[in-house]
This record gives sequence, structure tokens and C-alpha cells, in this order.
Amino acid sequence: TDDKNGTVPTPLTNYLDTQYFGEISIGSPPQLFNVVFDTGSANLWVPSQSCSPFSTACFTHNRYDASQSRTYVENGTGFSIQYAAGNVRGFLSEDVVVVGGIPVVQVFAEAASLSAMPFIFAKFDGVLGMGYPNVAIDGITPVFDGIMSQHVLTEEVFSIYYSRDPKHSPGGELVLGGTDPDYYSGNFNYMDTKETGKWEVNMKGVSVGMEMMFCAEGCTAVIDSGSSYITGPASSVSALMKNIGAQLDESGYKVNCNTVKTLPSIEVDVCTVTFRALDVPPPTGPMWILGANFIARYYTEFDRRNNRIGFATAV
Ligand SMILES: COCCCC[C@@](O)(c1ccccc1-c1ccccc1)[C@@H]1CCCN(C(=O)[C@H]2C[C@@H](N)[C@@H](O)C2)C1
Repeated sequence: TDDKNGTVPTPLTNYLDTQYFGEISIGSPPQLFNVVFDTGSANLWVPSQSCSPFSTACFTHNRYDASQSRTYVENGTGFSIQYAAGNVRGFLSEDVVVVGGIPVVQVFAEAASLSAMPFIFAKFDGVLGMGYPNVAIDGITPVFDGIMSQHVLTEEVFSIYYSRDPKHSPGGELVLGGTDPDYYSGNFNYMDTKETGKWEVNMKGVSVGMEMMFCAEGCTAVIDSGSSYITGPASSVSALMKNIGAQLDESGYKVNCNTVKTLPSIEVDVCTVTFRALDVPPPTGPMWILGANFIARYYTEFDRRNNRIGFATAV
């Protein structure tokens, strides 16, 4: 994959098909961080050098040290973000962020406190929101908007490949300004975003085999690169799982995989069905969230120029 107009593909790490992240740098000299490129949010945050030593989740990750960067600009405005699980609190700072080889002067949040759950399980340091500006907290210009305003991209799009095979290296790839033909086959099918300002589309329905089971009148689906699983309204997901014979246990839905024929002893392997029930309250919900396991099957192009999302078969 060659260099395109200053943008180089960012290889992603795949941790157990549930966490995908890539490397960025912040500051001069560059301080390196692993971040989730998250189309479901629009802010950049990384752990701060100033976080409390008692914040285990902060202390066990790379931390930004403003005092070591000659391009640091103080801001100090408060910041807090709440996820479906977990929250981050801190303050804003400004420095040079380099993503895919492109430098951008960026306002980001230094996380002074990270909730232990789930961040002690995070193999990455922070989150780089790839969402639209209108979902950005504190009205901060998102990283990709800062890059678009430099007019260095061939196309105002970014594309994400998530590998499904933990042995495959790299575990995924982010391309700014285009797509990588190495990772998809065939043509893209495009869907307009539902309302400009979110990476969500009108889903036509959810069917099992030939039978349409849910969302027959259409429903909202967020294409969320920062979610591990596919989530849907609890009632729909439980009916869907029942239909495929999945059992719910404390860590999610399970089905018996085919017994492994080659092993001398019969081994019943239990597979995790990567669907989760999540009732998003109105007005945002009810909705489906198509996360990493969906993106792993369909190479996804996020098109800011035409406010649409393209899907091609991932190879
Ligand atoms: C593909 O890689 C996915 C990264 C893992 C996401 C995640 O599984 C996770 C696991 C372990 C530790 C931390 C986090 C995690 C937590 C917050 C932000 C980013 C990652 C999230 C767990 C909580 C629910 N969830 C979201 O709300 C997500 C929804 C999404 N839009 C984000 O804003 C938060 C997904």
C-alpha cells in the first residue's frame, strides 16, 4: 500500500476480535498512543500524565505529558464523556497530533480520571472519535475535520478494514482519503446517512434466512467502528437468538459450534454469538448498532463528501 498525498495507511491491532486500535502521536517530540478510531463519537482523548496514581486504568496506559512537548498549548476547559459503559473526565489541551502521517493542530482531552470498568481491560490508551462535528463534546473540531480543512486528501473519505483472523497481521487498517483495494473485492454499495451528522443509516429490515423478522418498516442502524458487537433492541435480539438456538449466559449468547470432528475426544466448543441486547432509549433509540464484527465482514468507507457509507465484501 503506497503513500497517497502524505497519507499512509494506519495498521490496526486486533485484540481478540473485540478491540481494534492503531497508533497516533501527540506532541513534539512525538508521544505515541494506541487509540480506537471510533465512528460513534467525535472527540480525541488520551490518559494524562497528571492522572491520579490511584486511577489504575490511567496508570497502566501511556500518558500524555504536556511538559515534554514544545508544541503544547494550554487550554484547561473541563471535559467529561459518558459511554454505554464507562466514563472519562479531564481537561482540554492543544498540541500537534499525527494520524496516518498527517499532522494537525488539535484540541483534545487529557483524561485525568478513567473509570476502572471497562478501561482496565482496554489494550489501547485512548479514543479518537471519527464522528461528525455536531456530536463533538465542547464543540471541538474533530481530528478528521481538521485534516479535511488542510485539503491534503484525494477524497474526503476514510475507510476501515477489521480482520477476523487474530493470526492475520495487521489486524486491520485505517485509510484516510481513500480505500485499500488489498482488503475488499467487488464494488461498494452505498447508503446515505440518515441525517447529516451521524454515521447512521436506515436499515431495511433484519431477516434470518428468507424470513424478515424485525425492523420490517425500517429502523436506524449506527455503523460504529468503536463497538465490538452488533447490538439491537433486547426484544428483537432475544427472539433472534432464540431462533438460532443460542442460549444466554452471564457473558452473552452462546451456541454449540460443530463438535470438532478431528479430535479423538468429543469436545463441545461453545462459541460466542457476537450479538448483544442494548435498548437505546428514545429519542436516540430504538436502534441497532453494527460494530466491529459487522465491519470485519464488510470493508466500510465513510464518505464525508457525500454523507454516505459504502460497503464492499472484505477479503
Ligand atoms: C472495535 O474496538 C472497540 C473498542 C472496545 C469498545 C468497548 O468494548 C471497550 C472494551 C474494553 C475496554 C474499553 C472499551 C471502550 C469503552 C469506551 C470507549 C471505547 C472503548 C466498549 C465497552 C463499553 C460499551 N462500548 C461503547 O460504548 C463504545 C461505543 C463506541 N461508539 C465508543 O464510543 C464506546 C464498547
